[in-house]
Amino acid sequence: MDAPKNFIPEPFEYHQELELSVESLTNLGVGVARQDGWVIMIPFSLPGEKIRARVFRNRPNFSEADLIEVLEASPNRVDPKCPLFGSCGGCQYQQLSYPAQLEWKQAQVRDALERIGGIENEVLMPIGSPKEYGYRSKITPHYQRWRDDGDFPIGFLRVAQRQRIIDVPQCPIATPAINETLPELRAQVKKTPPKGKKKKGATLLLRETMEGVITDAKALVTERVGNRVFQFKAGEFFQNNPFILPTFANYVTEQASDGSRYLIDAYCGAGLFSLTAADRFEKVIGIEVSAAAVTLADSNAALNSIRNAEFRNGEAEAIFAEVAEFPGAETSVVIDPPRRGCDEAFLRQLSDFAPSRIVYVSCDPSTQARDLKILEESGYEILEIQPFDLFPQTRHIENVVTLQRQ
Ligand SMILES: C[S@@+](CC[C@H](N)C(=O)[O-])C[C@H]1O[C@@H](n2cnc3c(N)ncnc32)[C@H](O)[C@@H]1O
Repeated sequence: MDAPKNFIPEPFEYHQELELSVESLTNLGVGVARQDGWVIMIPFSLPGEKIRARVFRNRPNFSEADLIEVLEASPNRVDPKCPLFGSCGGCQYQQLSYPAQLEWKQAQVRDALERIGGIENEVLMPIGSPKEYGYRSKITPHYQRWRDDGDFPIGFLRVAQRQRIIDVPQCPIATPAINETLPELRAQVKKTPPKGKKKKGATLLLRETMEGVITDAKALVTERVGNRVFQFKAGEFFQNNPFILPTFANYVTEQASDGSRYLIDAYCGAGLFSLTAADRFEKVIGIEVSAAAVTLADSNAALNSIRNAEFRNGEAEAIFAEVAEFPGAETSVVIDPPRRGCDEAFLRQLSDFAPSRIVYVSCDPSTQARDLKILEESGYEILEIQPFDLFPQTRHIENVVTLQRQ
């Protein structure tokens, strides 16, 4: 086969076949092998395996190859449950046994913290999800272009071809109730596109809640977490593995409870951590940039008869001007920012405020590592690093780091 026009011919020829020993797994779930020191990335191969692979791209400092044959399989290799595994971009780890997934996620968190933040503290074994499949309470399949004949894919992005959608009739990591509703919703959308969503495509929503499986992103829905109930908009952020959520929220509460009288919950969403932890503190203040989420956090406090929690609408850093009554030394701060991590202004003001404890919850250990380095330099010491596997079968990991002011 002819090489694509932009193919770099060094160090391998196009479609050259190689026999390789896979050494490790990147945080994108890709197997890594070396030949004469040169790195080759092979998706779907596992550490410890001998494989045959075919090169499809040489990059300036590594090559990429397709897995052709597993010559000696890893003892951790298992059969993926989803027939679309390998084509659908949603899951990266279905071919790896669950205990091995947890071990690799631990190694990846350790690597990100060390490489980016220079952090060498012990990383605990991730706490696993009680359900390895059927756990996701929210999925958002999409389509790119609606057609009269109904012949178009509705699903997720394909592996490697990020712009193409693969048709997903069932998603085994989603809850059984979502999988029951999915065929109906797909049939309905194929018959009639959502208003104005014919040409440009659309993202659909299925969220399992106490009200059942909801497909209207604007609907107000309810979810129970431990002994609390939360209402939020079906389409907005709320952690979507309800099976591990009580353990996760309780862990954050325990870590924040160092005897401090006050709690600040920055990036608080609909109040998950504030309201779970409220019993442990005299007063709790949450801050959140989405006005709609703040309104819900207020009503969630009322719904749970919690009277010592208040919520403010604004950028996280604005909170420090408003908590004059909280002495830093008697305050714990929980932070749970989006993937990009915290702004520098926030981190600067956080360390000036000097809370006694910080519990940093993150869905991206790389940006977290960058921020932790800044916190360490401003006088904080890491007490514990505990990842939680909210997303089995995928490359994602949630990491909780507890810091104490020295
Ligand atoms: C990962 S979510 C965490 C929500 C909540 N802690 C929970 O677990 O449900 C991040 C939240 O940060 C909010 N956010 C993003 N940028 C922000 C900023 N600069 N200041 C305050 N909140 C922000 C988002 O609206 C979102 O609700």
